[in-house]
Order: sequence, then C-alpha cells, then structure tokens
Amino acid sequence: MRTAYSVETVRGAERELMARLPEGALMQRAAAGLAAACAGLLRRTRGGVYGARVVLLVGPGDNGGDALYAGARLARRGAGVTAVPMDPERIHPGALAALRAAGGHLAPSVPQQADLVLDGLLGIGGRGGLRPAAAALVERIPSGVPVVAVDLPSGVDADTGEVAGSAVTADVTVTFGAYKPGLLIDPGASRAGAVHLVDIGLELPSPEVEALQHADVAGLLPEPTASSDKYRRGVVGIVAGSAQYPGAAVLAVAGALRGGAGAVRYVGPAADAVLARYPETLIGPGRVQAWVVGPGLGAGRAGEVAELLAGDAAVLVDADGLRGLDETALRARTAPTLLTPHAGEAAALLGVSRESVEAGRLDAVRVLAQRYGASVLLKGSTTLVASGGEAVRVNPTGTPWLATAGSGDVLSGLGGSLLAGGLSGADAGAVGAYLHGLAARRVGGPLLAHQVAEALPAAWRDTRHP
Ligand SMILES: NC(=O)C1=CN([C@@H]2O[C@H](COP(=O)(O)OP(=O)(O)OC[C@H]3O[C@@H](n4cnc5c(N)ncnc54)[C@H](OP(=O)(O)O)[C@@H]3O)[C@@H](O)[C@H]2O)[C@@H](O)CC1
Ligand SMILES: [K+]
Repeated sequence: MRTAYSVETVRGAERELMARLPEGALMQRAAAGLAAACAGLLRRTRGGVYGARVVLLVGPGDNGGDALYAGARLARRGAGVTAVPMDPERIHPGALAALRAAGGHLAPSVPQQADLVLDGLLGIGGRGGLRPAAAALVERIPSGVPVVAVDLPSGVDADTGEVAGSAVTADVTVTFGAYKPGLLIDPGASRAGAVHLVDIGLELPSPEVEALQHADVAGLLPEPTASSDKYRRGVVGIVAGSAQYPGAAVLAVAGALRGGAGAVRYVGPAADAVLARYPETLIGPGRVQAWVVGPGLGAGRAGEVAELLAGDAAVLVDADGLRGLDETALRARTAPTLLTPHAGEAAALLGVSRESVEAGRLDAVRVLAQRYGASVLLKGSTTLVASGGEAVRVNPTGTPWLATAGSGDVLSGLGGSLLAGGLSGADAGAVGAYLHGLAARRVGGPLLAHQVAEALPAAWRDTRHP
C-alpha cells in the first residue's frame, strides 16, 4: 500500500520530530536523500556527478533550502552548481552560505546549458497558482534537460493535486517523509514523474489517501477454494441496457463474468443480445448477492433502482441509475452500496457544476460518500474511491485510453462481481478500478471496451507477480 498524508499531518509529525533533534537536522536528512537521488540520475544520464552542470531554482522557503544544501553536496563532488533565486532578497541564508562554501554560485537567470535542473521553488508551503516570479523561472527551464522536483513539483497543490496555472513537469520527484496526496492524484500525479520517497524519520498517523499496489489487490481478490461452488462464489445480477442501449448490458455482463463471481444473472430487455455473446449468463430474476443497476438503462426506470436499493443485497449503481437517487433510502441500507459516477454525474448528485467537481475531486468524492452513506467511486484521469471516514483510495493504474464508450459499463459489471464475491464497497471499487486500469494498459491504445473485459483475467494474474 502506498500511503499519502496531508500537509497539516506532515507538519505536525515534523514538529514533533524537530523538537527531539538538533536544529537543521531534518533539512540535512532531506538534502542528503535529494543529493543521492540526483547523483544516481546523473550517473545514469552522463556517467557521474563530476563536471555535471546543475541548475537550482530556489524559492524563498525551506524548499529552496533543501535544493541549496543538496546543491552544496553535489558541488563538493565536482558538479558546477548555479542557483537562480526566485527572490534574491529572500533566500535561506544558511543553505546559501553552504552552497557558496562548496564552490557554487548565484545567477540572475536560468542557464540554458545544463545536465540537471532542481526545482526547489515551492514545496508544501506553496499556495495557489505560481506567482509571476516563480512562473517566469519555470518557463525558462531548458527543454530536454532532466528535472528533479524537490518534495513536489512547484505549482502542484500538495493536498489535492490541483494545478492552477503553470507548474513544473518533473522527471523525478524526491519527496520527504511521506507521499503527499497531490503526488498520487492528477493533474499533480502526471507532473511528478517517478516519485522517490526519502525517509526522514517522521512518525505518521493513519493516512488521508492511499493507493493499492499489486500485492494488496492480490490479497483482496476472491479466489475460489476446493469447497467453492458457483453459488458460494456469489451470483451477480445485472440490470442494464434498453432497446436504445443493448450494448451497455453486454459490456456490463462482460465485466461481471471476469470479476470472480460464480454466476452472472441478467434482468432486462437486452437478454437476446447478452445471450448471443455470453451463453454462460442466467436470464431473469432470481437470488443474487449483488446487483449492478444503471448502465444504458435510459430514462424512466428509477422504480427498478429504488426496488433494488430497498432489498438486502449489495448494490452498485452506475450511469442512468444515479439519476434522482434518494439520499434517505441509501442511508438506511445495511448491505454495501457502491456508486460509480463520472464527474458530470457526481455534479448532478451534489447539485454543483461539473467544473467544480473537476477542480476539487478529492473533496467531491468525500462529500458524496458522506452525504449518501455509501462507497463512491469517482471516475476520471485518477479514479478515487471514498467510504465513510476511511482514507480515500487513489487508483494508480489508469490510462487515458480508458476514456472510451462502454468502458464504464465493463467497470460496473466487474465491481458488482467483486461485491458478490464478498468485498466491501470500498474494496470492490478500488480493486475493480485497479484491474480495469491494468487490463486497459495490457490492451494499449486505442482500445475498445470489450477488449478491456477480455484482458481482465490476465490483469488478475498479473497482480500475483509484482
Ligand atoms: N515537512 C518536513 O518534514 C520537511 C520539510 N522540508 C522542506 O521544507 C519545505 C516546506 O518549506 P516552507 O514551509 O518554508 O515552504 P515552501 O514550500 O518552501 O514555500 C514557502 C514560500 O513560498 C512562497 N509561496 C507560497 N506560495 C507561493 C506561490 N504560489 N508562488 C510563489 N511563492 C509562493 C511563500 O511566500 P509568502 O507567502 O511567505 O510570501 C514562502 O516564502 C518542504 O516542502 C520541504 O521541501 C525539509 O527540509 C525537511 C523536512
Ligand atoms: K519543488
């Protein structure tokens, strides 16, 4: 599991640790880890540190201090180090002295000949979009030169991954003490490059955000045992499709058949289309452990959704099923409920604009989960899953190719199948999103939704081989 902590939590842990350590010790730990990561990168790109041209972009706070101290360490190993301050009047004095003592120097503008650029403009003290002086330096980063972000790429909001205006795009981010949510959530995540965590000894409470990894998923997947039969492995029922959208039913069944349930039952007007493609499907009402309701349902079928939500099986509600959901009925349920909106559907559920959901996805998914008393999977470039007061799960396996017709239908069937296999709403959402993304990456792009469903068994096996 990869865990991430808010700025407030990191600052709290940092205060506690600092009180027990000599002054400046934490910054030295950070700088040592940063310099080691830079030296490793320079070894890979040009064979070593000696003679390398290193440029430091230096902000007014401790993030700039980290960059300067790391620059001093690289200078002592023979690099030529130039520091470009955002504001020459505000620069960490001790760190600047250390750089100068090691042979580094200050320059007023960004040299265009460089082997490595360190972005030490802003770390967890950054607020809002980059101010003009910072943005001007970022614009001058020479293209084609590797960029290492110090703690996080400047311009990325540490707590949410939001980017207001310009931001650094790094090849590597060396982060201190803990991952920050903004390194796992887009658009921040895609600005961070490969993230390298330097342990500086912080003691942290439970995380605000987490991302499953292969081993976590493998541990949660419902595997059959010698005593399993198809009913014990769970039956998932699919209420999807309409005369207008029969394909949604086929794709939801396609996902459900690959999610580990022992049987898939289909209820709705697209039975012929479903059977033609998947003769394994049971047709018509019957007992199930979990329902999937919504994909391709069309308008005017809210009664069917309400009926399923009044029952005692787990329910995954997607797409058209999400229209006009009754908050009180949802909150009264005792079986797992998983809602899987995209940003537009989430906006309708919250009564806000789509733009405001897109701009604050972490908040939106938390509020939805709280308001509806359900687990909520918010689809998007980084899919998020929230449930009660638990850490929000960030899916690390997505690919932009998944933004294609029908891929959400496959995900809903898969998630329902995992619910039928006994997973909680949050686990079914997070594991479903993970496998779905992994399967899509296996297919590559451009992809078709049914290919993602077909690649699910291979993705499932992949989680066993890290
Ligand atoms: N936590 C830890 O355990 C450890 C933390 N360490 C390091 O300390 C870093 C945090 O340092 P920090 O608190 O000094 O804040 P930092 O990120 O340098 O920025 C503050 C400065 O930026 C400015 N500023 C703000 N927004 C801006 C904007 N949009 N555009 C432009 N400027 C903006 C703001 O200006 P002001 O608002 O004051 O005018 C202020 O001067 C952390 O990320 C890590 O690298 C390690 O050394 C040790 C272990
Ligand atoms: K930075």
